Amino acid sequence: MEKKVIECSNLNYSYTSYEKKQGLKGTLADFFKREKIQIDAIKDINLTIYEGEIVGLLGSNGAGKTTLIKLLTGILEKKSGEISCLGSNPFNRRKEYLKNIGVLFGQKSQLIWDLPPMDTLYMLKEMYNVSTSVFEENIKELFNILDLHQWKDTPVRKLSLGQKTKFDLVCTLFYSPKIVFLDEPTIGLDINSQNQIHKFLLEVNKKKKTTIILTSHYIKDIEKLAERVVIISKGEKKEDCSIADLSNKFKVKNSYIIESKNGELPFLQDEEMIVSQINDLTFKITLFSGTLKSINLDLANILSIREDTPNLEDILSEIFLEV
Ligand SMILES: Nc1ncnc2c1ncn2[C@@H]1O[C@H](COP(=O)(O)OP(=O)(O)OP(=O)(O)O)[C@@H](O)[C@H]1O
Repeated sequence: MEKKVIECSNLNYSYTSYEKKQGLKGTLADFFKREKIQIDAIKDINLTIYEGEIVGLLGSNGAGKTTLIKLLTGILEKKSGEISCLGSNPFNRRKEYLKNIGVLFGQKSQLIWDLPPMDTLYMLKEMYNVSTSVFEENIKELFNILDLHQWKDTPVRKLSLGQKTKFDLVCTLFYSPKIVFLDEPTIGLDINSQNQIHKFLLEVNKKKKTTIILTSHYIKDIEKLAERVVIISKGEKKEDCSIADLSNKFKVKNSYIIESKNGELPFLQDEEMIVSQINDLTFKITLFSGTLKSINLDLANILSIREDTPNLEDILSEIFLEV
């Protein structure tokens, strides 16, 4: 049976903020009396995540993704509901729990700016109480996969964004945590670095059964890494399924992409369908009812027919527009 590593039920979190009145008069009024407002960032979220899963946490800006990660990592304390990560409430910040999770906020580095990355790693080694032999073995392996050996003694301020991110990933993973939370892990990186990080995370996940929870605005991160997506909107969970199920759910029914040999589709012309030409040889047809009957491809001068499945980016923009 699959092991649950994260379980939340009816999880809620709200921030308290203050209303800001407009103009000079407003600022002066705020100075004497400020109106409190409550921002419900996480609303009644139920979520179960199993060991070894890679879950993409998606949502538009301000949806509540970072807040959820902060709750799961014990940075924030829930207002109500239940939350259990590796069997305990993360906010209790038990040593055992902290040693078993890794957190990376893509926009905030934990590397010490003026020192080489190795110095940060030695400091973390002591904090996480990792033996020298395990440390050396893991660092060697991670540096190999991410191609970092030559930069390990360069002061962090002289490293490129991609090099820093890779070292930050090493800091997050060298002590082999069971769960890794990655908030925008590839932000600002070029395609090669992104690909290298995808490969690296997949390898770590496969080899060590590390559970990975990631947020990203790069659809490629999600497509390459996540098997499952959890979509959050205005603090609520809207979808929770595999990418394949999401594609099926949002698939335009009875829609096909047809590649013709000569750029014609005479036999298919029918008032019961909409035909649009994508390029010289490719057409998209959508039937009003029924399904496409079997066709002799050769006779019909057709190279291929496939069901039209929208890509993840289209699906997500549709979902985000809806909510
Ligand atoms: N410290 C804070 N005080 C008050 N409100 C906050 C605070 N942090 C976040 N919020 C609000 O909580 C809501 C959720 O924010 P959160 O940062 O979790 O969203 P997000 O999905 O991570 O967004 P993004 O994709 O832009 O990073 C937003 O409305 C945000 O304005």
